[in-house]
Amino acid sequence: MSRREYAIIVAGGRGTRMQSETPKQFMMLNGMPVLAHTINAFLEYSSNIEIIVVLPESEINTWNKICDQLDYHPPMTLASGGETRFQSVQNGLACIQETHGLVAIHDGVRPLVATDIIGASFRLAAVHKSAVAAVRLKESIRITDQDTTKAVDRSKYRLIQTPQTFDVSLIKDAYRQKEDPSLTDDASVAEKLGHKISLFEGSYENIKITTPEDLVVAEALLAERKKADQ
Ligand SMILES: Nc1ccn([C@@H]2O[C@H](COP(=O)(O)OP(=O)(O)OP(=O)(O)O)[C@@H](O)[C@H]2O)c(=O)n1
Ligand SMILES: C[C@](O)(CO)[C@H](O)COP(=O)(O)O
Repeated sequence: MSRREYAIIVAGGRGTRMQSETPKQFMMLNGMPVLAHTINAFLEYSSNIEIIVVLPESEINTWNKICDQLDYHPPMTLASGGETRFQSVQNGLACIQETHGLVAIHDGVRPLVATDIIGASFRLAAVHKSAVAAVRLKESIRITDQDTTKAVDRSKYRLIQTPQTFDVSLIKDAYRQKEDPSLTDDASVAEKLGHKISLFEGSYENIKITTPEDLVVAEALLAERKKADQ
């Protein structure tokens, strides 16, 4: 029997580091809102996946208007976001009634996620109950305190991305714990309850749109993809 697959696309943030009036999840990237690229990546992966999109409550009307203007009506459930990413994920998880299946939690502002990364996350999570995309560091790193800095072995570290995919009951249970500022992603939430986290190779193209130059990079990467498709 095949397992149900869900995606929670969290787009409930304010985008303060982008310093734009338009929330970054709605900014246009190659003629389409950032968030639409992200949703389309999941639909391209599977037309059977159940998609839950979490938005700031105050932006739901705007998003509906954008969708009407673009005649963009993908199958999705909308949920209201919370003050923090943790609370937005909680609200997304509350839309899943079943306890069976797998759920990929993905940042709405990672629009360049490839379908093979999404597929790999579901395949690995089906075996290990968790699958978290990660990449190796390309630069040297140092640990710092107030007065000193010290080189550290970068081969021991990974940069963590989304999707972060889990067994539904495991992650629902993990998100019942008390929120804490150290829980910056879903892996840290599951780990705090004692679950082992499985990493898989993410992609340097799977960038998070955080500050203005990220949009420039995303446009360039999309242009390269278009050229490669021709
Ligand atoms: N209350 C929040 C905060 C963040 N997110 C989502 O979590 C993802 C990663 O967060 P980040 O890049 O930090 O987005 P923002 O919180 O919007 O940005 P900033 O920290 O610059 O304000 C984004 O897709 C964002 O919309 C969310 O759903 N709800
Ligand atoms: C979840 C995440 O994208 C993994 O890299 C990241 O932790 C979000 O962090 P942010 O500081 O809120 O952007």
